[in-house]
Amino acid sequence: MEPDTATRPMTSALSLRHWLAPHRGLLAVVLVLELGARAAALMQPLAAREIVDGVASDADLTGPIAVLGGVALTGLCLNYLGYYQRGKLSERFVLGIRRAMARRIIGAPVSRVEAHSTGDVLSRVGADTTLVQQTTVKALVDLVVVPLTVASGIVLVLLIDLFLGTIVITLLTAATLAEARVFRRVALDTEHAQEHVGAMTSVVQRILLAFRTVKASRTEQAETASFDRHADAAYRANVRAARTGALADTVAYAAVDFTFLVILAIGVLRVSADAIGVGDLVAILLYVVYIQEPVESLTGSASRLSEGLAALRRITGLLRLPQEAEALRVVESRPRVPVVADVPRSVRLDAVSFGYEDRPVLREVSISAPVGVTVLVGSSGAGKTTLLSLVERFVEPDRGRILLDGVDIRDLPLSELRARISYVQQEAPLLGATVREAAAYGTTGVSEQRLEQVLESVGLAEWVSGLPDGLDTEVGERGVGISGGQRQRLAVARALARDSEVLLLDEATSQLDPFNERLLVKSLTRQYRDRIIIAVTHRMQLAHEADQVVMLRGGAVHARGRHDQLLTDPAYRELVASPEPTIHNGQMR
Ligand SMILES: Nc1ncnc2c1ncn2[C@@H]1O[C@H](COP(=O)(O)OP(=O)(O)OP(=O)(O)O)[C@@H](O)[C@H]1O
Repeated sequence: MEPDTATRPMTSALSLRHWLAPHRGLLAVVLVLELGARAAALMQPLAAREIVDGVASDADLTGPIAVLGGVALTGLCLNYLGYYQRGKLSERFVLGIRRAMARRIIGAPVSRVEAHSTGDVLSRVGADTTLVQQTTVKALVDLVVVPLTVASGIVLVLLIDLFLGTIVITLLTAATLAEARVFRRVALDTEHAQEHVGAMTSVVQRILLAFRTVKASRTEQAETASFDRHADAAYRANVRAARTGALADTVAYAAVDFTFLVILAIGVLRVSADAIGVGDLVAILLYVVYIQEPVESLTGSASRLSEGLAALRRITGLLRLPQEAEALRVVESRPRVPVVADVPRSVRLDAVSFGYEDRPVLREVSISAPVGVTVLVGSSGAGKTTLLSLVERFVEPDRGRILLDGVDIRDLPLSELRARISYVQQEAPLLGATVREAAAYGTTGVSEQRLEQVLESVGLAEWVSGLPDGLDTEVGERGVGISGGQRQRLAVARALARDSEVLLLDEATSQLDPFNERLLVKSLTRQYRDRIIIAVTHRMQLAHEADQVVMLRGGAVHARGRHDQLLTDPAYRELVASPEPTIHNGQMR
């Protein structure tokens, strides 16, 4: 996901333009307000000069004092408005990026997203977008406003005294060039630090996912050390960035202090030689101070912009994830292919071959799963989950085709295909805070009665009725505890609530005890007789309930038929005799 190094500067500049484009209007408002505030500030030395000269010539000071007050007040108002609008622009800018990231990640193919570390993705969505929000817009506005302010200030100084003006330009230019040399270094160190923050987040995510295993394996120290390694590296890179930033800041301060003293010394000589008035010298010194703050903020802005662009580059890496529709060459607007009337309903794989990259997994697999229960068995790594992924079009076959009710699934809009299939993934994650949300996830407008019915089908009705708030009880992280088996039943209930033609269950009942697993499958086969159910399992007891058992071996169909028919096959018998052990309540079965 890392962007190509050669295209980095181009990419960030282009993406900055791209993300700012929708907010051009607000950006213009911010620039006008900030330029106005700076212009008001630049008027103040001129008003001060009038006052100083007025004191020397005993003139009436009411007018100049009123002008100075008015200019200062206007500057304050413009500053307030500019600050507020700039904050709003920053938020809108980052909101656009965050929304695009969410869509890009969710729209990406399963295989591409699963290939990346969750921690790294989280860090890009969280920490990197926050960094972009805090740095980029302010820095960008400064980079436009400050040079204009500084240039105007210098022109005004030149108009007051060409000689002193030339000295101010020379000294400030030398200082700015010196600072520019350190900007790049700060950006590189910050980018480096962000990468380590990503890796650190990945470690935390891994620990949280396997918290019990970490404790039970007594790997707390090793995990802490791994976390520390990345945290320390991020610390070192940020400290390096702070050191370089401090150097840039000091150079900026020193340059202005030095300029002030040089102008004061030479200015006094010019006043005594009557080349300029006292009011002129006061105005020029005020300009040196007024230019000082923008020049300093320019230093900060350049390094902040580099930090923001570094974060934007990491974000761009994520935004380059291909989209499922492109990757699978899906045409959503394709007209619906009519189901051939006399073709019996089925999911059919026709000589399907598939491999991850160049590693073959399935070879010439031909299966037909009609209405009823088809159980897929086979040893670990035989390709059972992959087969379900092909039916869902999470991946595409290298060769062969898959037909749903006689229609090639590539001819169906992806959204229609997935609406007709319900899928329970191996981990059966809990999706939603309450039982109701978890069971209704992905289904709109499901009635209370229907929810109760599906919960009954999976044997959860009694459990739910005993919960303090029934269907609205919070479960999981923020609510009542839920066992692995209950979580799986809830996932199956969710799939049933969708009321689709095909039900794909990937070891969706593995955490139930064999008795309850058989009960559940019996209940499903009884109540959902008109559905195509394909269930992957390691529990051979399930095979008894199946209308058809398909045994995969070495990526090919080894045997197919009813359980009792397959018992004549030695490899199948071996599988039945030595199913993979499952642990239940601490006992191996
Ligand atoms: N995303 C992936 N990238 C590369 N290889 C993969 C990927 N997913 C699975 N594989 C490989 O493909 C093969 C088949 O995996 P699959 O998960 O389909 O097997 P399975 O029969 O479901 O195994 P199990 O019973 O252990 O769940 C395995 O060798 C696995 O390592």
